[in-house]
Amino acid sequence: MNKESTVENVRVFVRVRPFNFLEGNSGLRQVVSVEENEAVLVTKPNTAKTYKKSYNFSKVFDISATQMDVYRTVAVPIVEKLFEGYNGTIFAYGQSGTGKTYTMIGDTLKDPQKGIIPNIFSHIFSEISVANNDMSYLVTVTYLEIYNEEVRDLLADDANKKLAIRERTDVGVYVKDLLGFTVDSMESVNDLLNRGNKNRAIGSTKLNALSSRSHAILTVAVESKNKSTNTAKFGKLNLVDLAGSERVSKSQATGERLREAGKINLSLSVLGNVISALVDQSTTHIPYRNSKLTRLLQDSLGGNSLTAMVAMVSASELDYDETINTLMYADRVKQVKNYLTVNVEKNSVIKQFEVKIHELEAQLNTLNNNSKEKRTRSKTKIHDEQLLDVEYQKRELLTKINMIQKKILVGGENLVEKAQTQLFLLENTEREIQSLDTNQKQLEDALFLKEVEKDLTQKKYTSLQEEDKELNRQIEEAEKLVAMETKNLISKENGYQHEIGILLYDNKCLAKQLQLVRLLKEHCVPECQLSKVLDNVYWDKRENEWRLKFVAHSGNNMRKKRTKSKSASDLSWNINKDAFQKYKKKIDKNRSLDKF
Ligand SMILES: Nc1ncnc2c1ncn2[C@@H]1O[C@H](COP(=O)(O)OP(=O)(O)OP(=O)(O)O)[C@@H](O)[C@H]1O
Repeated sequence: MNKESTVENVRVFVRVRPFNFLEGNSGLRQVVSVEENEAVLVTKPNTAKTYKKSYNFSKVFDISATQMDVYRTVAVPIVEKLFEGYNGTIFAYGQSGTGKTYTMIGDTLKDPQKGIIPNIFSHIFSEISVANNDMSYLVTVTYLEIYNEEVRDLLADDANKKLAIRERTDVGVYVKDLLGFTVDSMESVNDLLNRGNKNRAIGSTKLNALSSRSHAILTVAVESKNKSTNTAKFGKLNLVDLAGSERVSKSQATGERLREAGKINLSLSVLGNVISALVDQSTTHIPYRNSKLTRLLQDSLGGNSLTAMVAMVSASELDYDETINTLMYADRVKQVKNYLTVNVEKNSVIKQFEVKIHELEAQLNTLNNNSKEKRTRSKTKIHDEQLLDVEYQKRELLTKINMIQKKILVGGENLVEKAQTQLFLLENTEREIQSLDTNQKQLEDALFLKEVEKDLTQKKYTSLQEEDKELNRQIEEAEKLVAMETKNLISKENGYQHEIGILLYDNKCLAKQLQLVRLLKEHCVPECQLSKVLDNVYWDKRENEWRLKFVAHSGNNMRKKRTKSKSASDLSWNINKDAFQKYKKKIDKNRSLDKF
């Protein structure tokens, strides 16, 4: 594989042939249906249980597909690549009588019935007619058949002559002595096609009254040269109408037909082996050499070629087994990979032709000069004869120059009948419109996606806004809650402070009472005097001490000493009677004042 190669799988298409007159009138059931243009569904006939098998392909053409539908999908992309310098192959495969020749050739004279091959030439000439006149082209055709494993030139005078296959490192595999014809018009193409088709081996069998008994390969080569850059490209397109596989029991072939059928089936099975080997990753040997067909199609399968296969099937229940075989075969071909590279033409034939034209023109100039000289001097008979000879040589040279020049097609030249060009230009416009439609569809899809995205963003935005609103609401609520809690807390704190105040007050009272108890204890107030003392004791707020009523301040020996802390000898006392009674009870109960 070349570094710059593009890997492309073989594109596989399926075409379902409509019922022919006999099939249509014999009450046969159709067992083949097409799903979504991409899958073939085959229903097994005569079984209690419905058994359906589905196969997927690049595209499936149902019975209503026209020749142009097939051409547009299968061939157009390949022909376009041909002009870019790529090789291509289109081959039709299938059971005998399923429409291979109809699809590849069709009726070369009736427009709607024209098959891929005549349409390809119209397409090529149309492309040239709209090309820049800086471009020159050379379109060459070869047409051969492989009949009973022998290669024959369908365009040669002796079409029965066996030709040999050769291989050269610079050109690859080729057929020795195969004639190549340049074409410059649909007329010249039709002449060649008719000549070749007439020479093709055809025989009648039960499956097809005009059954092709050979594989036919028509090769069209397009060389294009750019005058400004002086570079040339070369693309080669193989158009292969394979002989049909056949069950001898069905074709009822005998004698010559039987021998042909054997060879046809053998070469098709070699083709199958090549395909299997190409698909099987573990196989390194590809048996191309096992048949002439695979040898000649070496580049088309696993090589440098953009390849398409059209697998033909019959819709009839009678052909169920063959249809399944064809679809399985086609399914395997899908996996074959090709490696495409642009062919840059080193031995450009156009360039060689141009050199030849220059040489001939130089010879012509010399002859012209000579004849002028001779004319001025010539007065004799010999001279006249010489002049005639020169004129004859000049005419020969001119014919040669014209012949070569005619082969080279110049961009912008009208090579197809106007109607044909218009048809193809129309096709192109249709394709362009289709591609515009596709672009518009893509733009519309993209726009729709953007709208959806915008919508989503808006929704998201709205939901964000809502989320924001909700959060604000929650914050507000939380703030309210916090404010309420703070209020509660403050009121609780106030409550606590009130309680603390009460406690402090209680504590103060208790301290006072404790002081009184200590005083009573220190001064050993007897129990009988206790109520008397208690009746006359009071708390001096100013001095912050207990005092006895009616005791003079001066010399009052009960007055406490002024110390920082209250000492046990403080004798100024006042007392809350109830509180004291309460504590007295406790004193009594504990019998010890020390506990306080
Ligand atoms: N899509 C189609 N629409 C109308 N007629 C068709 C179609 N396909 C095939 N036919 C007709 O069916 C008949 C058999 O077709 P054809 O000769 O192309 O088959 P084949 O596959 O080439 O057979 P063989 O392998 O024996 O050469 C022909 O009369 C052809 O015109």
